[in-house]
Amino acid sequence: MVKICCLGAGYVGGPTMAVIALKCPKIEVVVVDISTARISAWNSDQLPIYEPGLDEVVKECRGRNLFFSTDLEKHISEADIIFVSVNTPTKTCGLGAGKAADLTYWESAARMIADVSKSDKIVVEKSTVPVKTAEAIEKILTHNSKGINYQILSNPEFLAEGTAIQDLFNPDRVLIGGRETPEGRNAVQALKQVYANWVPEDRILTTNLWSAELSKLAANAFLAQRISSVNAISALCEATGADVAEVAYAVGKDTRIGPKFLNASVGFGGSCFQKDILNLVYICDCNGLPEVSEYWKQVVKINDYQKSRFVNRVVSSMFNTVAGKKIAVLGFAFKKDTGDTRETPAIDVCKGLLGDKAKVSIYDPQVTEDQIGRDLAMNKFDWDHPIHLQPMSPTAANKQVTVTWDAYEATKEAHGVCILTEWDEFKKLDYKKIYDGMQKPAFVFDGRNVVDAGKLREIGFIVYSIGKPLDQWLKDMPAVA
Ligand SMILES: NC(=O)c1ccc[n+]([C@@H]2O[C@H](COP(=O)([O-])OP(=O)(O)OC[C@H]3O[C@@H](n4cnc5c(N)ncnc54)[C@H](O)[C@@H]3O)[C@@H](O)[C@H]2O)c1
Ligand SMILES: O=c1ccn([C@@H]2O[C@H](COP(=O)(O)OP(=O)(O)O[C@H]3O[C@H](CO)[C@@H](O)[C@H](O)[C@H]3O)[C@@H](O)[C@H]2O)c(=O)[nH]1
Repeated sequence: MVKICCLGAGYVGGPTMAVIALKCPKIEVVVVDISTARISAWNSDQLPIYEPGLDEVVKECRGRNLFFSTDLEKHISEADIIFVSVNTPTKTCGLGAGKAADLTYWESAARMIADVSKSDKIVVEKSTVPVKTAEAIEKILTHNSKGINYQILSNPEFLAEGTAIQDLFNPDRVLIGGRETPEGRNAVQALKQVYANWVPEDRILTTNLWSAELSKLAANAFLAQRISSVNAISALCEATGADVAEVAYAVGKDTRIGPKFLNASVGFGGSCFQKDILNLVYICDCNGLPEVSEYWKQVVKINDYQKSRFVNRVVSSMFNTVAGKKIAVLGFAFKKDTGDTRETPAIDVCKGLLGDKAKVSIYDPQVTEDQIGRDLAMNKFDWDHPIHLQPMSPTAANKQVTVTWDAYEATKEAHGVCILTEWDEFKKLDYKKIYDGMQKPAFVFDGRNVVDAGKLREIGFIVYSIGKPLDQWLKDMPAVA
């Protein structure tokens, strides 16, 4: 029986391996992690991550051919194929700080593989890594090889959170990069056979190692670039009276452009886009390509601009001050259907409002008070380290912030409501009830264009929707930083 071991039981390692186990009953899959708490959670009824459909898949396979363990040495040494799906955060100090990928966890995983392996291994890069990482990993493994043959493959993951299981069941493509040698080609075939259990052959692409590594960074850069493009246009829409939804629809109807990923928003978040673009920027710099680097940097700059533009709009429309005013924040996760808050725009928006001395009351159906407290206290990029290695943040006790489990409680006596995640339930709230409980004038700032602004205006709200024609009130109160 083929045995797979995956290092890293996170948002990628957990769901990816669960689906491999489900689709390949003849393969034994063991997911290992240095975090005991994470592994205990994977072995419990309360999985460490929320992802629609994940519970069912794990329940079906766990104990059959899917296992979660902290015994890294045993399972690495027994495995034929080792996936590495550990954190690759942005460096916070030293060379390349603020841009380059920190490969500490990757390197320690590779050293562990070199130390404990007794037989030939295929080592698969699942983490998103800088192009040419496979070469570095090869060096670590072969310098300690004890006669063992290692084949490194790049098999980047393209799943999106909130739809991870769907994406894994039915991927647009699976990408496998390997060395162009007979051994390299055999390794590519071995991994291809695993995916061929459920992915049609024409969707399994094989390339050289560097193309596979770079394709992952390029795909995320292209996706994020679309969002920054539509967000840049949203600012112009507000200035001119155009409606960004109409513009995006008209633009997306061009089959060369396509309709997806053109929703204007308060900004993109998530653990990947910013990190991977900064990583790309650094690689361009290192390769003497400042113009290319500058081009991609602009995608992140527009995203930061969009978040601060939103905060400025909130403050300016409330007579240029929110000091002492209660502002309700609906949604803290970086997108709907996930409890993940990594790089969520809500962090920057809340920090902006708190900077102007607002009292912020937050409701998100999936995010805990503890998590929000940590997010608002943490330094940039610290979130992307294994949880037990994150620097201890000051306690969440920020008197200006309250977290509730009820949207009506969060909005009670508030001056304004900011919608920062597109949870479906926000469309169905009783806005008349919310309006009646709020201070007047009552404002709604819709950072995701989820509410029916016309209906809310009929109730009496002053409404701001990203990229939509402005209420007279907002026109009279321009947001100037
Ligand atoms: N989250 C996503 O949607 C997504 C999608 C595609 C690719 N990626 C990439 O996949 C990688 C992992 O992302 P994630 O979201 O799963 O991160 P995560 O933080 O959820 O999980 C990483 C796990 O690796 C563990 N770990 C760290 N060092 C280890 C080691 N030496 N041995 C064993 N375990 C170790 C950590 O404890 C943690 O549980 C990153 O490179 C990320 O960029 C993420
Ligand atoms: O039209 C859009 C689409 C998305 N977003 C925002 O963009 C962010 C990222 O969304 P999404 O890409 O759906 O989620 P991720 O889980 O971050 O997935 C991205 O990052 C992963 C990690 O690398 C990749 O594997 C996926 O292919 C890629 O979509 C979120 O804040 C969304 O709200 C918008 O603002 N407008």
